Amino acid sequence: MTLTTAQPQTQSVVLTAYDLWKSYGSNHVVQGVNFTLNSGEILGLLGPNGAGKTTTVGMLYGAVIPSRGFVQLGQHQIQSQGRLARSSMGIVTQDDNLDPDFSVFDNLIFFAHHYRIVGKTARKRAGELLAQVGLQDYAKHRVDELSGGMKRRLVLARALINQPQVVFLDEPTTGLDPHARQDFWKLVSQLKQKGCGVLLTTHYMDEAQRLCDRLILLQQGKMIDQGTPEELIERTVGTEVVEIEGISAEIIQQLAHQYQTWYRSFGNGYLIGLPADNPHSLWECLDATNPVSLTRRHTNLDDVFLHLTGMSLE
Ligand SMILES: Nc1ncnc2c1ncn2[C@@H]1O[C@H](COP(=O)(O)OP(=O)(O)OP(=O)(O)O)[C@@H](O)[C@H]1O
Repeated sequence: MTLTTAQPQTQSVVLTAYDLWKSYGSNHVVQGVNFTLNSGEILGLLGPNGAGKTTTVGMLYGAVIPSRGFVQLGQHQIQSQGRLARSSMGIVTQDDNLDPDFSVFDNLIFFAHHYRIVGKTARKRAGELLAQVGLQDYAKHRVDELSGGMKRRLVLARALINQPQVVFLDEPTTGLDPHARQDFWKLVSQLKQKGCGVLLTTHYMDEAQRLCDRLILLQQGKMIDQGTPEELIERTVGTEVVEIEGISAEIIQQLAHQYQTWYRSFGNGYLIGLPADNPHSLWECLDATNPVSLTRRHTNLDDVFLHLTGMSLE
């Protein structure tokens, strides 16, 4: 499976979001989102359920009208030049919305017509895309004969029919098994290699950590932090943490204060950061409290979210 889209180029800004807000009545579900997306970059919008990811992406591709702010895609503003802007984007939404009355191949042909890609050109491109996502043997099958993972790959192929510069992937692997998710991740990585700008929303931290060059963390519609996955982890939670159960609130608070580190409620116990300069000493103190369970491990993006918001991502 290998994908073809826009040709590789030196990195340049392909999408800019300027101060995006969305309110439903007095409910401000997106509040001042600003960022740029470069060609050949995978940018992740990460946040718990209801953080405003889908609403933000909807504003980026023109399905949701911002209450304030605007989006620039290449030379075009999405709100005033939507048709032109949409000709250089591809969209994978959360639901498959494939047409069950058409074959796999005809789903692509039908969609190509939206972009006035017809006849031999449409058939050639549809054939190539099916091969690229590994569905060439299913061209004549009905859509409802495909597995969940195959449908997702078909939706991705469909999103690429117009050779977009920017691809929006809104929680694209939700509900897929681990194998199907990995297949999908390979295709997303290939988009990046081909120079496409990819905007991905997810609440899977492994997906974000594995795929994204840069992340924006959203909570209640606000950007609470951004950076590469490594930067965010290093800056926020350090390298190692301990999961501990069976320790009193007073003792964990006292130890965190003594070692000048952070802690949060976690499951039935607590998560506490190990100081980089003296991890062993705190570990020994925790062990000496005779906890019910004690686990030392490397930090991850979920710890970042827990530290920043008190909430777990998954
Ligand atoms: N059309 C609408 N009318 C009113 N409220 C809405 C509308 N669309 C979204 N919301 C609200 O906006 C908030 C953000 O929703 P959104 O779907 O963008 O979050 P999300 O981060 O994508 O969540 P999930 O991970 O569950 O998909 C939610 O509280 C939701 O109820």
